[in-house]
Amino acid sequence: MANDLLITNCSLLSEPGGVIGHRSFVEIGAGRITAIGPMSSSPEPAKDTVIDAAGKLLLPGLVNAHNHCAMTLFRGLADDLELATWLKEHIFPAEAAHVNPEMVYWCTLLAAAEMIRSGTTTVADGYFFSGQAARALHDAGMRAVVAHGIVDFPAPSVPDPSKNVTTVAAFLDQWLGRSPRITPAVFAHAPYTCSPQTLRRAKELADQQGARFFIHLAETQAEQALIIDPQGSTPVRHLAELGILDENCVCVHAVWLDDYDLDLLADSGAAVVACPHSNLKLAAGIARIPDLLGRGISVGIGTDGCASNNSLDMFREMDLLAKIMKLRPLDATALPASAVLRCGTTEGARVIGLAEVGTVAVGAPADLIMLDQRSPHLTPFYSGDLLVYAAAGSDVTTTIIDGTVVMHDRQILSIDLAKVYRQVAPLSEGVRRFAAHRPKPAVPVR
Ligand SMILES: CSC[C@H]1O[C@@H](n2cnc3c(O)ncnc32)[C@H](O)[C@@H]1O
Ligand SMILES: [Zn+2]
Repeated sequence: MANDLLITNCSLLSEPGGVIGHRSFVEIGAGRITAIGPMSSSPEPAKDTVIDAAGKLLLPGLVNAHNHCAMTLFRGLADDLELATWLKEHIFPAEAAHVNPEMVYWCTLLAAAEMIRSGTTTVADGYFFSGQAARALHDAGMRAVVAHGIVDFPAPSVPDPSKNVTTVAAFLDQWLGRSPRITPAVFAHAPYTCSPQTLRRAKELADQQGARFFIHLAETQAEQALIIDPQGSTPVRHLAELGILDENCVCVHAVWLDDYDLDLLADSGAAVVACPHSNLKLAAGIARIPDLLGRGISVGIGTDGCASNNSLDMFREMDLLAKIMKLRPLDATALPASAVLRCGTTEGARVIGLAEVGTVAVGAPADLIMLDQRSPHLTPFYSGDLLVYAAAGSDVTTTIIDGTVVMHDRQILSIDLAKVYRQVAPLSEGVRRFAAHRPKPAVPVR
């Protein structure tokens, strides 16, 4: 049988923390990995489908388990602010003025370009006008879980909040089964922007349709006070009491958890996405990732939107997560690099409901990246730990998704980037004018 693509002479890291196989081949057919082995047993290739990967390390594409892709338009718009000010005084007003279908399409494509260039092959997006986000990620050749946002106030795509859940139901109907790479899902923004009734309805919809349910949860200490609950419940207890916390529920952030919350999460089978850069930049806090993993809770890693990060480079995210977890316990073993690499690949994929993704194995989807090992900062290369502590998105030379080469020699093949820049330029001019004419919120002088 002719192979669609043959990668030869690569160094191969198939498992995080595993050994690196030198001079290996990977054969791909119909979007999946069909064979892996040493070069001595490499099949005869069809001539035009060979990538000679000598000097390259091949590993699974990274999984960004939480992003708001279209927020590329708002990168750098509101820095050095804590979450509530950032969101209410800057981001929500900017979104009300500038989020529209065209903006979501082009700014999501811009995010896709940044992700492909930094080795992310799968993303979980959560935003508005999600049909446009799904179209952009599909056009970019990415694999994605695209979750439509729900809030109980007029949102850019749903001016009448009483239609928030039905709008998402229509989005699910449109996208379920439409593209093999795009999986639609539901994103209830947070317990402080969605009433208990909305949360229940959104979760019911997700469960009925077999779609993943995402929610920002326990992000800041202040969130607890925002949830109207006479019992003084925590955000996690709030979801548990509503019957929402289960194996279909993905809690994004989950920073402020007490031990009982950890037990509830573990018993429920719910999953967590850690967003360390966003949590530090918005002064939200430091999540308890080793405690979550210790209780068997699945943890993925997300950049969050790049207005709160401000990068979509998952290598940077993994590096920070591994290091920041060592800080509070003053324990260098608190979260080893190999565990972080798992969270950025296989575990992240499992968290967002794509269990087959994130591994280099025969039969798995062919979502692969290659890094140039002939770089001073990656020499010598003793173990995969270097991917967490030394590698950067800019080391990625080739990105393959679903068996298709979407970037080679750092040239993106699936996106007309010049066109994206042309389309985004007037949108960003609008944001620049908007920011210039808004009264500046007072910044405390120290
Ligand atoms: C329905 S999700 C889209 C919605 O979420 C906002 N958002 C982005 N990052 C965060 C965050 O860290 N916490 C809470 N809300 C966030 C985004 O601006 C959209 O309005
Ligand atoms: Zn978010």
